[in-house]
Amino acid sequence: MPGGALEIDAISKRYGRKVALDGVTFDVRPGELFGFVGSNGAGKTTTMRIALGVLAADSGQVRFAGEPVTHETRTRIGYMPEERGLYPKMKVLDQLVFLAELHGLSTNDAHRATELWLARLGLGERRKDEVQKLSLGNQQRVQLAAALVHDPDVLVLDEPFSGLDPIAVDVMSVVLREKAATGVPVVFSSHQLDLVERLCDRVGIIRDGRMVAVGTVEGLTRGAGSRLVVTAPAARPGWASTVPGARVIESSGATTVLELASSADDQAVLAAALATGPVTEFSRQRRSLTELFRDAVAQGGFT
Ligand SMILES: Nc1ncnc2c1ncn2[C@@H]1O[C@H](COP(=O)(O)OP(=O)(O)OP(=O)(O)O)[C@@H](O)[C@H]1O
Repeated sequence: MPGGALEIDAISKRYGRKVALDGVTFDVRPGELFGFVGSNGAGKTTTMRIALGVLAADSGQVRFAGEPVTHETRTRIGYMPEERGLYPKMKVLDQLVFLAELHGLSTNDAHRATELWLARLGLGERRKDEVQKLSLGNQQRVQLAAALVHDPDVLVLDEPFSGLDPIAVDVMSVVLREKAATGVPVVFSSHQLDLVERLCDRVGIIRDGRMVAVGTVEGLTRGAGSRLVVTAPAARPGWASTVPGARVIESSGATTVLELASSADDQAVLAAALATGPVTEFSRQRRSLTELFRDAVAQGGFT
């Protein structure tokens, strides 16, 4: 079944009276790295557990390649749970072989795949160690290997980057990118927004159990007003106040950052700046995912 999209379609879930998810909808396309972000308790883990089928939704459907995810097809999903479900006393190698066999690989294939991932993730020397004796970062690498060892068609990872050192972050990033490049949809949750922005093709922002934004960071930014950075060394404070629709949001030395209403004309800003003397910088500033996230969480989304 490789090559399909993972579709989360109008999923709702309550825990008692608490509405954890309210009609969550998004898709992760083949070959795409999708970042799933939201505040603590927003509903990321609940969504991912439902996507995997370890938790039942009250309503809505999860599909892969157009088909509802069933008990059988669920073995084709590689999952990295937030609670890190390894057996602490089991040796790394035995653990991975066991998990691969559990997902239907023959003993030979399970050993082959395990050796491959141990080498790939720099865990070769640790193969005979008990999982509990590894550092947290290395345990996390084993978790990643566990999610990948059966060569899944979909990858769902709950905060795979948390607690990793920068080298391990790089290894994880490369592996996820490579996996996506083979046509697999990859979705992961994270609170490291700079990393999500750098790595992901698209992002989804969830707030209080509802999706408030889904798209590329660039696409989401476009709808959120634009900013200009202008450096005019001879300008006096207040030079931009006459331009309709422009608002100064930051001023430092000769540099001013302006927010433009959608009706505002950037050329009018340039003309006003040039009227003060030379202009040494005039550029659009892209808003970061962190800023988008703050807006989405504070206002319940942007349109
Ligand atoms: N087993 C449960 N019983 C009752 N409420 C739960 C249960 N699991 C989650 N919740 C509640 O559902 C909501 C969503 O939780 P979830 O763990 O999905 O959030 P999250 O986005 O993964 O958070 P975090 O970033 O902190 O991991 C929260 O309000 C949480 O308290």
